[in-house]
Amino acid sequence: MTSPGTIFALATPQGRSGVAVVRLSGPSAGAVLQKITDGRLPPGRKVVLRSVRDPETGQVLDSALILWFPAPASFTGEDVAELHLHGGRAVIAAVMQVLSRQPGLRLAEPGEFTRRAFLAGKMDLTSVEGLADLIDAETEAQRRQALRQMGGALSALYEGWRARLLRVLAHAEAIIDFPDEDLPEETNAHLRAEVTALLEEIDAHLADSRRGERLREGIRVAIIGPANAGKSSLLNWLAGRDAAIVSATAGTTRDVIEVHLDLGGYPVLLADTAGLRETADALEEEGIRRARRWAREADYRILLLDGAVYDERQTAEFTSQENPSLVVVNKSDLMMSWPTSATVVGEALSVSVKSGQGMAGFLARLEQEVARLAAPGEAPALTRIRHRMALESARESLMRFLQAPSPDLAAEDLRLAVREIGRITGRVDVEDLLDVIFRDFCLGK
Ligand SMILES: Nc1nc2c(c(=O)[nH]1)N(C=O)[C@@H](CNc1ccc(C(=O)N[C@@H](CCC(=O)O)C(=O)O)cc1)CN2
Ligand SMILES: Nc1nc2c(ncn2[C@@H]2O[C@H](COP(=O)(O)OP(=O)(O)OP(=O)(O)O)[C@@H](O)[C@H]2O)c(=O)[nH]1
Ligand SMILES: [Mg+2]
Repeated sequence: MTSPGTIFALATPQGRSGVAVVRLSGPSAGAVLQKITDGRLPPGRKVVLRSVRDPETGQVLDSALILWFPAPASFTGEDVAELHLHGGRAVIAAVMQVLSRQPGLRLAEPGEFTRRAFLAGKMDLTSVEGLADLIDAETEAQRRQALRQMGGALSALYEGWRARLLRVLAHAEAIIDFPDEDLPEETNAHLRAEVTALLEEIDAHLADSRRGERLREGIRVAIIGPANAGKSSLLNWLAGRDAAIVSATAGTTRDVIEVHLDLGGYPVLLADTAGLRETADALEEEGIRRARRWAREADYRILLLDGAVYDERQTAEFTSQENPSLVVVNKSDLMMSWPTSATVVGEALSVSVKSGQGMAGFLARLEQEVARLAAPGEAPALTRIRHRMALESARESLMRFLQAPSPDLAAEDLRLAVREIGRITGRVDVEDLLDVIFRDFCLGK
């Protein structure tokens, strides 16, 4: 997919801005830079102010800050030039026009600068993914996790495991190659003990309830409950805007309505759903099916009940069937008294979306629960299904190693495990993976 040559792209967003940055990377970057400025190559890694010209007409296009990074000390490892232009549309268009006319220069593919950094050995694949996540990070917790991964925290963990397995493999091969030599009696037992210890670490890493993935993707929270309970009102309150239609008519919401929230630094995908009730209306029934499906896959379910028509039997039914994470009884402003006997009510929160009663406590509780679901632990978290699948496959190979009927097969199982872990960081053949990983990058990155 990538071809060599010199690439260029606007690294800052399209459209008007104070400053716009255009980056060039590749063997012709220096020559082109000289050609569109005054012929001198600036000193490496020092900012200089220069006129940028159209070399054909000599016309000055902008007065810009120029940065020159000679290879290999650059982001991509190649010669890199940066033009920090005034961010007007016409300035950007004129400079991009001139660059696209230069022989040997072409517009970069999305992610191609980073891809070159990977191919030059500047970053491994987990750092590349961390960089992509950093650019996509919308909340504090996401930013921290991404920066940590970009800095090599996951890479260090996986490379550490791989190095330990390589040592085990070297010993296992020695046992095969020199069966008659006087190898220490307990070597085999040592290897098995090391693999067992590694398996425990991998298992602990995998058994993180998807915290890292949740933090990356957003924690899915569903609001479910009977019709007219105030579910849409609650979503609007949390979103701070009128995202969903509210009305006194039961059965108003049909489609699932999703909003993105930042709750205490954690990203939440909150869904308002159709009220659950018996209905003869086919459309409403489809809405209820969608509500149940979304809720089933959610990380957290808020069951919102209608305090104005509070019914213990119905409450017990909802609680047993919908698997709620939290029960909230709304419209406390209309309730004469808090229902007493039902057990579920003892643990439920009483609120009024309308009057605001109990809402601060509810929000604090929700923030706490969301943080519990996605807060990072001491160790770096697995953030992608790609890592999980490779580790599960490595884990299977290691389990087979422990049961292997012959030293040859045991060594082969180790080789497979080493390879799987190597694929996570990109240490071994990952050609097939690269297009997938770089596909979602933005242009100019
Ligand atoms: N103007 C500008 N700002 C930017 C970037 C950029 O490319 N240009 N970055 C782009 O993402 C990020 C910074 N990342 C960078 C990472 C490495 C190198 C670099 O020159 N690395 C050399 C030298 C290392 C050193 O001096 O310590 C190297 O790795 O050899 C540059 C930027 C964020 N800000
Ligand atoms: N008194 C009172 N009325 C409320 C409260 N919260 C919501 N309502 C009203 O209850 C009615 C239903 O609110 P919605 O938010 O549309 O309820 P819903 O659960 O989304 O209803 P469906 O989409 O039909 O299932 C509206 O008239 C709201 O104004 C509250 O705390 N107190
Ligand atoms: Mg509704």
